Amino acid sequence: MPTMLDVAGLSHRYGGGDQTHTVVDDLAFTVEAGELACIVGPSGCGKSTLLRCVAGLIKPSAGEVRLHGDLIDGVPDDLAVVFQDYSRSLFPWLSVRANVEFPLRWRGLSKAERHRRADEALASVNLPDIGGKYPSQLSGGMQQRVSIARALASEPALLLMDEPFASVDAQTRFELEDLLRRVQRERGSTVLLVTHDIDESVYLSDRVLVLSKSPAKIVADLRVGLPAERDQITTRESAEFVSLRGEVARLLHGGQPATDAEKLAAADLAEADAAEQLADTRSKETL
Ligand SMILES: Nc1ncnc2c1ncn2[C@@H]1O[C@H](COP(=O)(O)OP(=O)(O)OP(=O)(O)O)[C@@H](O)[C@H]1O
Repeated sequence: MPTMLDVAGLSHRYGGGDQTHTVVDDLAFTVEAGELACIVGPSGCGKSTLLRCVAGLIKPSAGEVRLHGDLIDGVPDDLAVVFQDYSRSLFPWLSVRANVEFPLRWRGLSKAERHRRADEALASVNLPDIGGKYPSQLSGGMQQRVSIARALASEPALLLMDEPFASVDAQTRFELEDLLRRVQRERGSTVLLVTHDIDESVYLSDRVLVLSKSPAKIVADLRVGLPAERDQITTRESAEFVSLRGEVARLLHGGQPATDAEKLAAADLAEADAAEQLADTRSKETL
């Protein structure tokens, strides 16, 4: 797969003089085309700052970001961002369809093409019939789906997501995670998603980049070998998921990456635990 995103030597400092505060420190990583990568890190470590540098919303103090080889200097046309706070990302005075079409206005597309793309994006997030409604008439989860549809409608080369499911209830969060995985696979999208939720990072992604406490550095780049078809119950119970989740948690608490022998031992333990739980559930069912 070709490289879609290339981040090299990226550092960012806020303030100046005595007040200088280094938030992101010499980060380097790539994301391949069609990959869904999650960045997970402790609260306040600099995740949003990193994402804003990648989006071209702020200029990094050092280093560079390239999108399909082009240096990012300002927000590129073929990049979309979904933020946590859906209530502030949608325009309340515009209908849902007009919100989704909004970024397409500067693309030189005909009105018919804008309509077609908006309807297709709304259908792909399971909201085919609400184009005429207004954001205030929708639940929080539906509003966030509209934000995702708006990002998809522009067919971005890279979709950035900053804690996109942090403001919805747990059940909606699971639904949105599954929706994101389905849409990402159907469209072959490249996604970089920031979260502080360890389970979410493992469940969603092909790769998890683990950041240290501030100033953020990459402490591990883990490949997630879970099957492409995932579901919220069996995947989260699987030995591999439990082992990866443990590995990310350990790294976030300052541990070193596990050796292969430690990973195997952890997977065996997790598998034994899962088998025990299953046997326990079955014995309760037969009582
Ligand atoms: N515009 C700014 N000016 C000065 N300091 C800032 C600015 N934005 C963020 N910071 C500081 O940079 C640090 C990292 O903030 P950032 O929002 O990037 O972290 P985060 O990992 O996304 O946090 P959280 O997990 O709480 O969302 C924090 O100490 C924050 O106070």
